[in-house]
Amino acid sequence: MSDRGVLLVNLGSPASTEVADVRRYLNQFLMDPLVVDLPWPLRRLLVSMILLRRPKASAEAYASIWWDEGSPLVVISRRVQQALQAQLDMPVELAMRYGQPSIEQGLLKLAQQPGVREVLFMPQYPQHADSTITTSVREAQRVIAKHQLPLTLTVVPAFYDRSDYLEALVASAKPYFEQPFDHVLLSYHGLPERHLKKADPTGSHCLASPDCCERPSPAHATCYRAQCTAVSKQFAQRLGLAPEQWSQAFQSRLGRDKWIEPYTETRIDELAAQGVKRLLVLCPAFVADCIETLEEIGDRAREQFIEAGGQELVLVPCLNDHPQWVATLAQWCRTTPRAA
Ligand SMILES: C=CC1=C(C)c2cc3[nH]c(cc4nc(cc5[nH]c(cc1n2)c(C)c5CCC(=O)O)C(CCC(=O)O)=C4C)c(C)c3C=C
Ligand SMILES: [Fe+2]
Ligand SMILES: [Fe+2]
Repeated sequence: MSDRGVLLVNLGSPASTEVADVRRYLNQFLMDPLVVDLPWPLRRLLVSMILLRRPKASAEAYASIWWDEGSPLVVISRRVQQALQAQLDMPVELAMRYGQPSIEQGLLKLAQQPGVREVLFMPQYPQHADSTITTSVREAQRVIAKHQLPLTLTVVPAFYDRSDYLEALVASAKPYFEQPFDHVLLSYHGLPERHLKKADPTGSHCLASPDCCERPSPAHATCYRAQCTAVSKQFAQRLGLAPEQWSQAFQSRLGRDKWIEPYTETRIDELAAQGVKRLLVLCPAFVADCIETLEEIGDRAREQFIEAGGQELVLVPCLNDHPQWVATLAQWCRTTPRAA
């Protein structure tokens, strides 16, 4: 038995679709300084304004996609955890950055397991963002320090360029490409442009030119948009898609700031106007289906596309608990070297 335990980490969901639970979840999420990156007084003011209306609208959206067992994101993540546990001779726990099960609960559980001294910390995000991976790692470090846990952390970084991840993505999506289609839209979660610039270690590459993500740079080690672009290109190449058969866009914008473009909403109208009738949409910023895929794309974007003249929008499911993805994660658990 190894001294490794595994913590699978995702973003999290409200405890229920009650407005009060959604408000509590949104407050915890949006008050994270790595998500809304404003000084505390301004962040408090902005988030309080968002919390006037958003919880009710979000609660309705959650209610429309909620499963009997709970939030799709949490239920799917639990299935992946259980499937992984069945393949591994080390304890596997699940944690969410916001809501429950928390990172604190997950680390405390692992620390109680006999012999566990190292945690393989696996944020379930293919692309790097401070609002997803960095905040989760910082929370884990805070919890370890607070409880003085005898655990070291080995973090699995963004895996956008790992061939086994890309192969699993292609394998899970392939059945949806057997029917004829006119276009494939790869729709990623959006990010404020400011976040992209802040994460640029060179301080001068990201967004300095329209084609910055096409030009190699050390900035791409932490550039969310470059990493999305890399996934899109690899996916298209592996499926043999011609350049005019696919495009990339960014969804889920919140607030008035400029987020990375093009926006999915705009792209949906453009594609319908260009005569695209059957559109496949894939959401490779998420490994598990969630409100952003099921409701924003599967319901709202579908309605928008059809109103704009399209005929069918097919939402390609995320990796979820696809056997090839679970096998890939299990292999990473066995082979990732311990952090020095
Ligand atoms: C400033 C706001 C937000 C940033 C920055 C942001 C980045 C970001 N988020 C994900 C993944 C997910 N986000 C999800 C939901 C969600 N995201 C925001 C806002 C920001 N996200 C909000 C307000 C919400 C809640 C839903 C809503 O009210 O619209 C989810 C789904 C959660 C679920 O329960 O299903 C995921 C997953 C990434 C990958 C990312 C940075 C690239
Ligand atoms: Fe988000
Ligand atoms: Fe770039």
